[in-house]
Amino acid sequence: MQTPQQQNLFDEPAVRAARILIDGASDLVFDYAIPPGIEGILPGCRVEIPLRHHTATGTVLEITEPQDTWAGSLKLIRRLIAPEPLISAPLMEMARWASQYYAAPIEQFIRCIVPEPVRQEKHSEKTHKVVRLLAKPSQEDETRLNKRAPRQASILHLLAESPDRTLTLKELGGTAALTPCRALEKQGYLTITEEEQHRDPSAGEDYLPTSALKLNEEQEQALKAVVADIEHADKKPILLQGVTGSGKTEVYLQAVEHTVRQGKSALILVPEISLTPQTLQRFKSRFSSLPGSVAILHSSLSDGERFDEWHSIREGTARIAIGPRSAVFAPLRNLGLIIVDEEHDGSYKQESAPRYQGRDLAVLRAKLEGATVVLGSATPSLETLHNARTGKYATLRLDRRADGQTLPLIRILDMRTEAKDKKYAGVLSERLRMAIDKRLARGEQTILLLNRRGFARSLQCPDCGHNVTCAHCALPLTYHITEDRLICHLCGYRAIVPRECPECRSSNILLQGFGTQKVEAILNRAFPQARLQRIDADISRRKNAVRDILGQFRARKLDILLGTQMIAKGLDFPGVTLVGVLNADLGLCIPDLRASERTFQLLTQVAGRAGRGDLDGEVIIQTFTPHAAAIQFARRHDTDGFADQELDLRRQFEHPPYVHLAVLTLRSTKEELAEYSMHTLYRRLVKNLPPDILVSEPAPAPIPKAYGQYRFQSTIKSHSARRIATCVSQEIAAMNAGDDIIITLDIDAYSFM
Ligand SMILES: Nc1ncnc2c1ncn2[C@@H]1O[C@H](COP(=O)(O)OP(=O)(O)OP(=O)(O)O)[C@@H](O)[C@H]1O
Ligand SMILES: [Zn+2]
Repeated sequence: MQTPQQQNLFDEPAVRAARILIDGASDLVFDYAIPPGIEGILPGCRVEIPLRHHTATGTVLEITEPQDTWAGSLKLIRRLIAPEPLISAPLMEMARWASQYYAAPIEQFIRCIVPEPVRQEKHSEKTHKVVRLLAKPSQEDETRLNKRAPRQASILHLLAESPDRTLTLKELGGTAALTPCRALEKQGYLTITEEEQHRDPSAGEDYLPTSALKLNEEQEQALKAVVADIEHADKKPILLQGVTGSGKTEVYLQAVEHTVRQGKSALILVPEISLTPQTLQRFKSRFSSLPGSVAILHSSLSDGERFDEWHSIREGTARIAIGPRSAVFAPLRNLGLIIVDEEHDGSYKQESAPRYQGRDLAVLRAKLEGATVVLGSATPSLETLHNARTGKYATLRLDRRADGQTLPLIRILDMRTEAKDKKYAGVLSERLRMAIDKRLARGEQTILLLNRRGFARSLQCPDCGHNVTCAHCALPLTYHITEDRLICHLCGYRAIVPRECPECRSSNILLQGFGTQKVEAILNRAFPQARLQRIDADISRRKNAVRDILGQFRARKLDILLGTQMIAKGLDFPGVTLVGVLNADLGLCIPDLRASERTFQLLTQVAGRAGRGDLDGEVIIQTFTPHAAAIQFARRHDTDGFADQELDLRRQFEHPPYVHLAVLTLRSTKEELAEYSMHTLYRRLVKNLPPDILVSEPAPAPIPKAYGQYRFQSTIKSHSARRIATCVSQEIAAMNAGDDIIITLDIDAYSFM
């Protein structure tokens, strides 16, 4: 039996249908008919639909042409939740594109665009309950409450301790606290009121407004070019290549100002926000005086804050959005400008599902929105440099520091020639020790970098600096204890572990590595009078720790800042006149085709922290491989020279940016199953993939077991990323692996671990 409505649909084939993505963990997509009563359904709209025996919610992916076969079988959409689509047409298009390019279900990208808290109606409540203490209990009452009603006593205590003696009900423990609060209200201790919510994540922070600086000649030219691109229909992505301290930020700020004054909106992407509090502060200070407020998209926002920020961006109350890679999905409308600050930074790559490169999506989004995009860096990625050199991107340059300072002098210190019997041997050279002493005596500041990114599993000779590398890929081989072999993680090449250095015959060849904690202890011994702080992954786990330490350093309450690559980013401290790199080689010894590029970027960036004030800066780089290209080009601040040489190598070895490279990883808690399945999949791929897609022989991942799962990998190369995505996903799907196997395909991979 057909319902009258379905009958109606049957009679009028012109009625349309919609393909709908159902909310929920799985990626269900179904077609539903649009009933005559519901008008104006567009892609991106949120709807209510019947699903089995209950009502579900979902997002319209597309409106489909009606077909005869549908008529009787389609269920009807129940309700349009809001008349306007939650997802704009360009964002919808971006989701579609990304889903194909990165071989990930479209729902994963839809979730990035409309995050969970935004889809939950409950966060739209604009009021909340506020509890205010009126009178403190007498000593007597307190004793009584403590005994009879300990919950009430503790609520009074919390209120008495809090600023303004006021807390929200949520802060007091949510609805569970309501009954004891009501009881206390009756006794006259407190009041409960319903108040408008202000969920401003920067509440309580103070920003001194700044005004635009007078640009120097180079900055002026760059700004002019960016503004011209904003105003012309014919656009091209722009690389803003400016040396450290050249004042790129000032160009961004004035370009954003121009955009906003034209009534458009602007998106600013920055590397991990918690590590770049200073950059954030500079944007906020300037924009506090602009029309159209700023939304900051931290990962640490509460659900309520996220809801509010999202809606204020979408409604246009906030016309400037700043955030990390995920902000590329921010629902800005009438977008005029996207800035990707430190575009080379690794944090733009999302390493969990959906895997994507935020910088690349920013370029795509700009194209779809007709917006200008500026990728800025002192050390652009080779991908971006390649695009600039082939004319796909326009290049603007700032070759001098903003107010005439010189770039710091960089000295390379060959650790092979350092005396081995010295007290701090292998960690602190005599020269660096003396340089630090000098800064301490003069009251100047020092930054020390320990690039511990590297693995202690590669082989390096301490006498000659030789790294054992793959014959086919020129990448360091990684030691695998289980097989007692050195393995190349790109091509699967295996080698026996040499007992002596193949280069100088030294038998000292060993696994390298020392960590920040050990170095901190050594430094404390070497400079007992120095005020020293360390920043690394362990420290940054504590809330606000990085911000606080950087604040102290800025206020010159610290003499030495020791840290991993976390401290190399965007810091502008005029008191720093010395930068020391403890072991420049650690980043070179990892099985990663970008090891050299990353080391060059890191050294150049951290060196650029020195001499930004009135005093000149000095940089000392300790290394066992003083002739490595990354180190030599960094010494001369020579980004172009490095790029020439490295791009040449990449071309020879057919590495990115000359090909697209994907990493295929198979994981399982059962080692044999993982290995066997990986080989089965590999054979399938070899047999079925078209000849332009190359697959490497599987090998255990450099981290062969993690979170209880064994991991096996192959790398896949092709000139078309889309072809990898399509063809390989087909084979993965056809393999029909069981639930105890997880297969991931990382297109344009950055991590080979
Ligand atoms: N036109 C200008 N006149 C004077 N000072 C300027 C000017 N432009 C920028 N500055 C100052 O120069 C310093 C360096 O600028 P900024 O931090 O923007 O450089 P950057 O190119 O972003 O550097 P990095 O890549 O190292 O982060 C800042 O203290 C900034 O205030
Ligand atoms: Zn190899």
